[in-house]
Amino acid sequence: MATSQIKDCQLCFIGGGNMGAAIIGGLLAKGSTSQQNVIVSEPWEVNRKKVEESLGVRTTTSNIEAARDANVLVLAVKPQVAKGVCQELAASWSDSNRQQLPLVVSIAGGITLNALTQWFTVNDGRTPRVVRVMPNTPALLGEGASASFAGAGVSEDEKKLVTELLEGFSKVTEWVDREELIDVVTGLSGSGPAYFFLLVEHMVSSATALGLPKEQAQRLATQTCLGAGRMLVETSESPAQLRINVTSPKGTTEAALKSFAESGLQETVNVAIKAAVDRAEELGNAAFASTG
Ligand SMILES: NC(=O)C1=CN([C@@H]2O[C@H](COP(=O)(O)OP(=O)(O)OC[C@H]3O[C@@H](n4cnc5c(N)ncnc54)[C@H](OP(=O)(O)O)[C@@H]3O)[C@@H](O)[C@H]2O)C=CC1
Ligand SMILES: O=C(O)[C@@H]1CCC=N1
Repeated sequence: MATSQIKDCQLCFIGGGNMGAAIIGGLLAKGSTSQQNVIVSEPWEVNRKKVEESLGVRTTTSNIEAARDANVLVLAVKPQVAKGVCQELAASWSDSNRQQLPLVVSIAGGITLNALTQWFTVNDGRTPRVVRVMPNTPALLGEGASASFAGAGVSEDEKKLVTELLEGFSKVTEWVDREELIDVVTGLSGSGPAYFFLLVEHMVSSATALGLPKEQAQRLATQTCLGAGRMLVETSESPAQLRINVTSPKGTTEAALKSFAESGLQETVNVAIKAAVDRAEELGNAAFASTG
């Protein structure tokens, strides 16, 4: 493609919901792109206004208009509507005889490259190059974790461009070497922030039930998680060693960890992550089989 740096690209987001807005927020905060280089297509007025007012980028209700000048198109809609969106765009490119198709970055959970390539095929047989990416919502703070898998025909320069895009809102950017692993990443880091928030909710409600005022419990639990997270990132210790360092022999932590083990925490986590991975595959299959 002609442009080799994200700051020079026209970025189009199809879908300005939670994840689309988080990515744009992260990119703007880091200065990786500018407001005039971003356009968001979003049918829901509430989200459109939110994106316009909080991020200051252009919006439209027309996917075709949003994609018109795009070098990079981020597909940020729910898996259930992806097929219709891709087919609508492909039909518009067929009609316009557009020479250069945008590089597509799809964050739609479970939607395979095979499906995307078919749906995006233009009537002369051309199809855009597509990269599947699984980001997560900490993108909003520039603290995302993202993993990617490139489809056929994506060049090394285009992979570099995608890495640059992801580095605008992610602290960790990985490339996986098999497409199925994107679903595993979905179960790990895509959905992961929600597991973490649930754990914090449970910690706060336990402490509250034992008499600590809720706001105090929330403040203590939040800082505990932030501090522990920073230790994971900033020390060279493994998670296991950091856990051991907290666990005094015959002390309080040991009592809690023993209780977790007896309740089958590892098995619970295994089953939960597998459920997310399986659900990604199901969503992809259902979208591929759908008529809409
Ligand atoms: N949320 C997350 O943490 C993550 C999400 N993802 C993936 O990102 C994608 C988006 O998720 P998320 O942002 O949470 O979902 P949201 O529902 O918050 O955002 C999707 C947006 O797309 C809009 N939309 C619906 N139909 C169309 C259409 N035809 N054209 C353009 N926009 C449309 C929706 O509007 P309306 O509400 O009116 O339907 C909505 O505002 C999903 O595929 C998900 O798997 C990936 C990683 C993490
Ligand atoms: O829940 C979902 O399906 C999306 C994918 C990863 C996070 N949210």
